Amino acid sequence: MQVEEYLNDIVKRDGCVHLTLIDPASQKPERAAEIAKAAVEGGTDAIMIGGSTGAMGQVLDQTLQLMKEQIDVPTILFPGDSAGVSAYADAIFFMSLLNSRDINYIVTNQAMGAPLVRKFGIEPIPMAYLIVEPGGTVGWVGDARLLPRTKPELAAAYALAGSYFGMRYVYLEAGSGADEPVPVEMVGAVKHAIDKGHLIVGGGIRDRNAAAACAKAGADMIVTGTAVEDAGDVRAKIAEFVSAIKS
Ligand SMILES: CC(C)=CCC/C(C)=C/CC/C(C)=C/CC/C(C)=C/COP(=O)(O)OP(=O)(O)O
Ligand SMILES: O=P(O)(O)OC[C@@H](O)CO
Ligand SMILES: [Mg+2]
Repeated sequence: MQVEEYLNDIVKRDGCVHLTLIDPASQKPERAAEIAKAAVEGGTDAIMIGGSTGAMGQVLDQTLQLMKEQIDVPTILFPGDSAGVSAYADAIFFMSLLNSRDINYIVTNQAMGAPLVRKFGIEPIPMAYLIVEPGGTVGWVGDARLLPRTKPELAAAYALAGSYFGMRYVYLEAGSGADEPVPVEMVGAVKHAIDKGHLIVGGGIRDRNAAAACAKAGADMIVTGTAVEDAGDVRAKIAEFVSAIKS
């Protein structure tokens, strides 16, 4: 429970955690390690590694190995399937895409990946993954029955079901590069529903205002990927998010 406790302690201390998502398919491992280092200097709390497209395997392992030389914050896998499991990460968001139509994303990929998680000694963090409109690439790949943006009560019902299954984290995802993040009404409704559970919000968070609005509405953790990938000055961009969400 080391990484989970680390994150939960930051929520208690600062009100909100910042997570930087790095897709190993988007750049060379050397560049990914540089981005991670700058992100940590900017104040990010942990690095998430994963993507919904592109081969993992060797590139994923190499990316993590180089990162570990540069940073001292936890690395957390954010896998698209069992190929997204690497021995070089500290933890894994062990997630089920609860609003998928495809059993592979609900439980089969997880069954194929579970023995590797045990073998490598990676810390699993049980998580309900919920995809909201517009959903982006991951919504399509995961064959999600996208949660309508105007129906916070549906998102809350799925989150509650996840918490009754024992999932301690819920991730509300609008899709990488979404025009708008998850609506604040939905963030609030889900946080209210899950009580002691922790809520992660990501997708389409580009600036301090969007990040602050999610945190204020009840997000315990904010994920940014695209905005960091696109930033000229990664350290400054992360510092912008961090100062917006931490009390
Ligand atoms: C726990 C294990 C072993 C597997 C979980 C398998 C599940 C539930 C996957 C969910 C759906 C999925 C394809 C997730 C991929 C990880 C992710 C969300 C990456 C970010 O996706 P985007 O950034 O939208 O897509 P790109 O990578 O194309 O940018
Ligand atoms: O790339 P962005 O839009 O920051 O989205 C991050 C994450 O929620 C995608 O899984
Ligand atoms: Mg991406």
